This record gives sequence, structure tokens and C-alpha cells, in this order.
Amino acid sequence: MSSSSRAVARLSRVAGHIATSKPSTRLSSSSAAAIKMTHTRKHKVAIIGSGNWGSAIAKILAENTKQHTDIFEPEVRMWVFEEDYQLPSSHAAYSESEHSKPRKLSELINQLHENVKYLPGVPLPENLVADPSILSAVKDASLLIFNVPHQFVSKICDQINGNILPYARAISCIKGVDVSHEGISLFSDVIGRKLGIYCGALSGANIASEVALEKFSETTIAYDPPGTLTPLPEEFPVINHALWKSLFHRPYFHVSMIHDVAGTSLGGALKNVIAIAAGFVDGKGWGDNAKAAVMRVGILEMRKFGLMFFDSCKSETFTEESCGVADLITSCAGGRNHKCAKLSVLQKRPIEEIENEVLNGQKLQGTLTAKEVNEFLKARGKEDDFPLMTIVHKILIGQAKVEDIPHVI
Ligand SMILES: NC(=O)c1ccc[n+]([C@@H]2O[C@H](COP(=O)([O-])OP(=O)(O)OC[C@H]3O[C@@H](n4cnc5c(N)ncnc54)[C@H](O)[C@@H]3O)[C@@H](O)[C@H]2O)c1
Ligand SMILES: O=P(O)(O)OC[C@H](O)CO
Repeated sequence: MSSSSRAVARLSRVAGHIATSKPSTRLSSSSAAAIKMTHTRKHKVAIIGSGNWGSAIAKILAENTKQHTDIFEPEVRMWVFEEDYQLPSSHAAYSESEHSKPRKLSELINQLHENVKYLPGVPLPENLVADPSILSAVKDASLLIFNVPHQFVSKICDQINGNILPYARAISCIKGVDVSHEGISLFSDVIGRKLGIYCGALSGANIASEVALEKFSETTIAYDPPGTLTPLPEEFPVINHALWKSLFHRPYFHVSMIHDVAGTSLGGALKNVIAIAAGFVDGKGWGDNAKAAVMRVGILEMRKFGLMFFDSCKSETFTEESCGVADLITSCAGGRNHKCAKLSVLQKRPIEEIENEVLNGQKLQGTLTAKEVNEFLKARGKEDDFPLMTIVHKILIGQAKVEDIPHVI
């Protein structure tokens, strides 16, 4: 084992996340029936985050808590990073007396049942309550769903540390990695370590706007808790694969449950870097064959990265699950990272300028991830093992050109 993978394995153990070689499980859509009905308490669900994906997932959660009231409290709290928002006069609910000035986004969401800024045009269930106080949002929640751009996670965990149920369990829907001088960590591990709870991961080929419009897609949830957690009181329904499936699965959003948290998280994080390369190639107008070459090399580098640095990572997660190759394909076709990279080539402008101009407050994850992954690889002398991810970072910082991409394919 290399020194870096030893360091990573140490970090994983500190986080209490030691992967096993358990096989993946695929559950039937009637998994709610598989949950024993001997409990007297129900799970309360909170979602931390209300951006584009945060709101789309919150909609799913609220639909399912309303449907499975034997397992879940119907009300879902959604933490909103508060901001003022001016409702456009073209909005159907606009009234001169109420909306002529900017209003708090959380108030608008609760009044209109729509996240008018980050998921406009999509009705949200009325049992979804926007909450600008993070402590109030997570209070008494036994199921915590983290869904914010990855750069904000650490601070959020610091804010809620000590204010959550000790037996809560979490799922991270975040696509990114945490790089520090100690090494690289999955956000599921960061959340678990900072809060002293267990956190699994959800990731898949899931463009938020499509999921929100209930166009069919599938996703992967990885959940593999160690046996050393603060026990869940017996009054609650047990938190297992069947329970998570009841919370996330919809007729239009199919869930595959597996145990490989590292592979699931890394697929979502690293494809964002490859999607930038695909956007560069499309910006140049090199065609679908060139983009396919980028995607082929991209999935190989993603898998190599996982297997080299995370002991628990499984090859098949990248090739067989939605969080692997399928997410890479959709992101290289219709994702924000691809779109902004393409526009930056077409308009010959930095990608950050494009991000600020066209995303209306939504955040790219690939630019920061390219930098973070490069820092990690460079410190270990491994840049040459990952030439595509390395060249993307160099193009972003002006040390290479898009024309250099074919040389690393
Ligand atoms: N949008 C998608 O299609 C999609 C799909 C799957 C996964 N993801 C992943 O889900 C995660 C969340 O993405 P998203 O699309 O919901 O977010 P987003 O891109 O819409 O980002 C905007 C959100 O960030 C919040 N924010 C801004 N500044 C903040 C701060 N200082 N502290 C805390 N929050 C702040 C905003 O209030 C808003 O809720 C990301 O890791 C992303 O890669 C996104
Ligand atoms: O829009 P992107 O590039 O952040 O990608 C969105 C999702 O991750 C696609 O699965």
C-alpha cells in the first residue's frame, strides 16, 4: 500500500467508515413494506441546502414523507441560506403590494411553494417548510440530508455540531472532495467526523431540473454504517437500505442501494472535472468523437483515482452504477460544468465570469475540484498518472491550452 493510501485509510478509520466487501443490494420499489412496523416513533427529516439540487431532492423527500406517514413525520424542514430576492413582475403570483421590493427567499418559498430563485417553475409540496435557521431546521431530525455546494459543508457542520440528535444518520448528496494538508476526504466522512454520526452518500446521473420535472432518472445511494454508532432508540423504524429507499425512491427517480460510499462519492466529484474537459472540446467544435475520447479517458482516470487512494472503492461502482459512467455521460451532455466550460471557450473568457453571469447564484463544483484534486496529486508526485484531470486544472489556471487535450488522450 502506498503512503498516500495508508494516510487515506487512516482517515477513513478515524471517520468510523471502514468499508466491507458486502455485495450490493437492489431492493424492490415496495421496500417500505419490508420495514418492520413495531415502532412507536417516526423519523423526522431535515435537508440542509436549498439550491438547485437541494430543492429538487427536498421535493422528493417531502413527497415520500407524505406517502409513508407510518415511517416518517410528514413535515420536512429545508434549511435556506437566507438572501433577499426580488420576484420578477412576470411571475404569475406577483402582486405590486407584496412583491414590489425584495423579500426573504425563505418567506417566498413558504408563501409560493416554489424556490423562485434556484428551482423556478417547479411546485414544491406544501409539507416542505423552508427554514432560514439551521439550528431550527435540524432540531429533532433523525435523518439529515446534506445538499449544499461542497465549499460550504465544513462551516455548516461547525454550526450544527452539538445541536443534532446523537443517533441521527445522514446522507450526503454533495459532489466534491475535501482536500487538506492531511489528505483527501469524502464529504460523507467529513460530515460523519465533524458531527460524530454516520453519513452515507447519494450520487447519480441527476441533472436537477430534469429530476424536478419528474423526468425519469436513476440514482445510487451508498450506505454502510459500522456497528459502533450511538444506537438508534428502539422506538424508531430501523435505518437500513429499505428505509433510505422509502425516503428517496419515486416512480420517476429509481434508487439503487449499494455499500461503496467511496466509489459513489468519487464518481460524483471527479466527473465534474471531466465534464469541464468535455465542455472545452465542445467549445472548440471538435465534435462528438473527440468528446467520446475525453469521456473514455475520464472514466478510466476516475476509477484509477478511486482504486489508488481509497481502499474500500470498487471498480464496478464506476462501470455499473448511475453514480459512475451514467453521471459522466449526462454531465458531459447537459451539466453546468460542461455548459460554462463550453461558453468560456466560445467567448474566450474565464469560466468564473461565465459562472457568475449565467448560473444566477448556482455554483460550479468542477473548477474547485480540479484545483483540489491537483493539489492532492501534486503533493504525491502523481500528476502524470492522471493526465486528463491535470490538464483541465492547467487550462483553468492558464498554464495549458485546450489544444493540449489530444496530447493526453
Ligand atoms: N444542480 C444539479 O443538477 C445537481 C445534481 C446532482 C448533484 N448536485 C450537487 O449537489 C450539491 C448542491 O448543489 P445545488 O445544485 O443544490 O446548489 P447550487 O449550485 O444551486 O448552489 C446554490 C446554493 O448555495 C447556497 N449558498 C450560497 N452561498 C452560501 C454560503 N456561503 N453558505 C451556504 N450556502 C450558500 C445558495 O443559498 C443556494 O442554496 C453540489 O455538490 C452539486 O454538485 C447538483
Ligand atoms: O450541472 P453539473 O455539472 O453540476 O452536474 C449536475 C449533476 O451532477 C449531474 O448528475
